[in-house]
Amino acid sequence: MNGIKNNVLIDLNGNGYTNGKCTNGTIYHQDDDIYTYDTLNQIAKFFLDRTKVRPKIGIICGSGLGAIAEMLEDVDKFPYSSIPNFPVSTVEGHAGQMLFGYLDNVPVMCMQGRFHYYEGYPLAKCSMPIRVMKLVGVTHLIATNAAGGLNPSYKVGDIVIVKDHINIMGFAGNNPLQGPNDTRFGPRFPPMNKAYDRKLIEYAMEIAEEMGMKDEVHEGVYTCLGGPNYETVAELKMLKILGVDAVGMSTVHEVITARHCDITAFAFSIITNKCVTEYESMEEANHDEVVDVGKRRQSILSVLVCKMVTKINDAAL
Ligand SMILES: O=P(O)(O)O[C@H]1O[C@H](CO)[C@@H](O)[C@H]1O
Ligand code: HPA
Repeated sequence: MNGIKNNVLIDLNGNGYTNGKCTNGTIYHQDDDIYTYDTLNQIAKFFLDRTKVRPKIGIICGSGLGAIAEMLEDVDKFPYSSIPNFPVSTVEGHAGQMLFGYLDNVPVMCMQGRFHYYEGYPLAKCSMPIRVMKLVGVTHLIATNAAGGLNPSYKVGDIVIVKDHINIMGFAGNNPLQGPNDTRFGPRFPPMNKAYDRKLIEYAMEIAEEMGMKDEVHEGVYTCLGGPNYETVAELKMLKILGVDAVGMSTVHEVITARHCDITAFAFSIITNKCVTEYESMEEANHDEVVDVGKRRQSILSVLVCKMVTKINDAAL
């Protein structure tokens, strides 16, 4: 069970949170949404004190893509509710735990579940785990997500390597870097024209070719909307004109936060549904289908992530 009951936020484990306090009485979360350098450092230290794994690569599992985390070996698991000052996952398909372990002998940390704006968290809070990754020692981010396919050539189940994004929420003045800038993370005005590392995109395309999946893998432009509703026909028509290929409700704020603190970013989407751009269509997007398609494709995506981790480790670290 999860959601909100009697004004209390309930996580996937049935724990309630009110006014920053877990109702089981043992775990306390800070009352405000400001994550100072010190608070983030304390969270990083919490992990480093409890695991021997020293990751250079951070992974985020998208909706229905939790199996990526299940490939880790020699794992230390931290449910989000056990981590001081950490938000909790409230969305189906996001288990809500941080894992430290090894993928093909490469040390990684992996979020099995991410935070979305529509859950009620400000963008800076949604992406604060990226800064924790940075303080733990991560240099490379692999973010995965489920997305609607707007590019008409995409099929359900295809993979889109994100080559760029359009920060639509940013157009409306909502950005994870809003507020006072702490230069220990990065500059006030970070560039974003090379947000997605070109070399990592090339690795992913090479891997897709080796795996005989070239026809199912594309390079595309992703956008994040606030959600939680899926888009209207008119909105999708507009996004198409803007050059968007895949539509979701995540990743952009994570990548902006990663680039701000100089983490190299790579992201891919699994197309879980085709965006409905005709009023006559009988199709309607729904989250069960999103999670189902994610689950059906997660084993192949897990192999892709594993191969990416090996390539990044061999080449860059
Ligand atoms: O981006 P992820 O977390 O994979 O999830 C996607 O799937 C959900 C909608 O079905 C939204 O949360 C959207 O962002
Ligand atoms: N729109 C927005 N987010 C999504 C979609 C979609 O069609 N599919 C999965 N996440």
